[in-house]
Amino acid sequence: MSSKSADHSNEKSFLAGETPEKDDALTDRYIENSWERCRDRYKISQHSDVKLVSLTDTEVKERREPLEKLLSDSVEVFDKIRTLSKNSGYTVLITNEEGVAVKSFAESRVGHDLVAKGLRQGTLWSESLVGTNGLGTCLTECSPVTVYAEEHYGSNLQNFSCSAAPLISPDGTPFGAIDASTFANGNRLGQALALNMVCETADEIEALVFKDAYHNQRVISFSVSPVVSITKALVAVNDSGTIVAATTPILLTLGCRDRYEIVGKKFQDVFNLSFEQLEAAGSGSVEHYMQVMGKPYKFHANFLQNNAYQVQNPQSRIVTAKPLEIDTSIPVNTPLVLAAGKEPTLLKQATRCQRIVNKGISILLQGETGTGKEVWARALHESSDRADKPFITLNCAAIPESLIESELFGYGAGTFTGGLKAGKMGKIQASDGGTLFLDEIGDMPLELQASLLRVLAESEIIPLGEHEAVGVSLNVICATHRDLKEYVARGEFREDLYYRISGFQVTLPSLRQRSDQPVIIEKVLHMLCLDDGDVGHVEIHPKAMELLCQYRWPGNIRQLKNVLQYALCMREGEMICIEDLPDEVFSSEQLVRKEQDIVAPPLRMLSISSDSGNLSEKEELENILEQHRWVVTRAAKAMGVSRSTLHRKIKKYGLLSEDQLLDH
Ligand SMILES: Nc1ncnc2c1ncn2[C@@H]1O[C@H](COP(=O)(O)OP(=O)(O)OP(=O)(O)O)[C@@H](O)[C@H]1O
Repeated sequence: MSSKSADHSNEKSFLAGETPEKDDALTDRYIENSWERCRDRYKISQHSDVKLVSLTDTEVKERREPLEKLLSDSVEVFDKIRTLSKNSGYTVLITNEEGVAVKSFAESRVGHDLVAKGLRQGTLWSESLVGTNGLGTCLTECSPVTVYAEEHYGSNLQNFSCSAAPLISPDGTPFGAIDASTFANGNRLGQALALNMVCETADEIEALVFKDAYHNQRVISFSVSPVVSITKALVAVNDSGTIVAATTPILLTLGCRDRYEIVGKKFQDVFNLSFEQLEAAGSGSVEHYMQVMGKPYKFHANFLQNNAYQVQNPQSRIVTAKPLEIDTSIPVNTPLVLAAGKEPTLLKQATRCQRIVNKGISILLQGETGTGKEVWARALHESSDRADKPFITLNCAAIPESLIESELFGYGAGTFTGGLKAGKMGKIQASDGGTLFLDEIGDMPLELQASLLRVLAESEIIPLGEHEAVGVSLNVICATHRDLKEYVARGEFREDLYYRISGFQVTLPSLRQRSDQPVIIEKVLHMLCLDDGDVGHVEIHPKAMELLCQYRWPGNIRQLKNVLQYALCMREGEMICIEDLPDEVFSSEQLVRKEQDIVAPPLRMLSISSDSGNLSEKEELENILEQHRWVVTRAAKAMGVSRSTLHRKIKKYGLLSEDQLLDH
């Protein structure tokens, strides 16, 4: 079985050629996560049919173009899966990173029936559009998945049984996916084989792309047998001995959950093996032991290529396989990585965005209000070749509909009574060469949508009241907190414009969904302190942090900023305590009920103890004071309240007279 279908518990078996068992729990988790996204994020209605969108031949061609070289170089790899699909009634689809099927093999009778049902070239399988499905969910999770029958979210997809694996580029991001689908027949066994088959193919393609990308560097291949010298378990090493990239099979074999556990480290340190040893083995391999997850593990290593570093060929031979120098030093503080924080989904998106930002692909940002769409748009602009040109924003929801047109297109002299005498340059023209950020694009009036579409197609505008067209070099990033697809379905947003502006979609997670909440909270606090000229270090008490992390944040990072600004004003020392927070964060309706925390503690009691059990506040207070030998400062710190609050509580319960306390 391929490495890609292996869970970490059986990953070592890859090199050993064993067949790891399928991890049902892992698959179930992917399906569960995906259903949750369909319900909460994409707002797809359950138990209803989803609309399959077919792109035109020209649109498919555009998407296939970057993969063309790879597709022709991989003919032999695809031939195997093609023959299999021919004989077994599967349709094989290959998509780009958006989930657009750019190639398909459907040569059996069943295959033809599947084509008729939409499993064909040109169909868009993005999870956000059609809900849980093999290709879309695999691309979202960046992991192989099988989606069987009723595990599909849309009712009309529940006849199918699909297995897909991501096609991984040397920087670890998927540039596409491969899928084998057929009609579900009540027996999942066949689908396990299909999963194995697509994973094998994906691994082979990954190795091919990898070797091409690092053709002018050292590539070391690992295997369990001295006779198998060419495998899919590869690492590339630069001339200073640093690992610059590794394929999925070797990462899984070593039990790495993150490629940067080895990428960026010295080859010798990771493998305890030197180039001299490898060179001495000539065309043979070096037998070697290393500890993998605490156990000695024997493998054979050999140079697949031993090319000293040369100047990189800027024309990567397989387009998608651009070797990324940033591999050696991630996390790099690029604007996008900074905007992503430590949120894994966003870090992934940062890498993807970085790859497409100069490719003329339009980017649509989605997310609730205050999630950082504008911050992300600016980061995109700053990461692009247009960084030194203007970044112009227009919020379509913030200005009256009647003014949007003149704001966008500008107007000539004397066009409007009350307008500027000399006329006014519109935002499109002002962004010439730079980036135009259209916020709340869902609020753009329908008639204007047609004009915008024209501008995007023709790259020229005619200011209102003028006759001459003005050429513009346009780069538009759009954002919305609305469900544009629903708008399209209701006829309130043009479908053609939707596809034009959403070549690549980034969904900014809400603050409550982010797994890096404490990092974002600290970061925003730090930025606010800097804005205030306060370079000292203000800390957040763990209990206050706990409460902030439990809050639902309907206004997301914008609201967080306001809350922290308030807390900074209220604090007494260098610590933000629970009582410095505004009342809104104590609202029980806004508490995120985490699974492990179904019964929320009485909020205000958090200021005393989060595990107060059945103790009364008075008893709890006494315990803490006792633990801290009645030193108010220390007890207050432990409780996350200020000294004065603690004094008030002591007084309230008549615990001790003030002079019995040690107030330091
Ligand atoms: N990653 C981040 N790090 C620090 N601050 C951030 C980050 N993302 C957003 N913010 C801050 O949160 C606030 C809201 O961000 P932004 O305006 O980008 O959100 P938005 O999604 O565009 O909101 P809206 O949909 O309401 O226009 C801003 O003050 C911004 O500085």
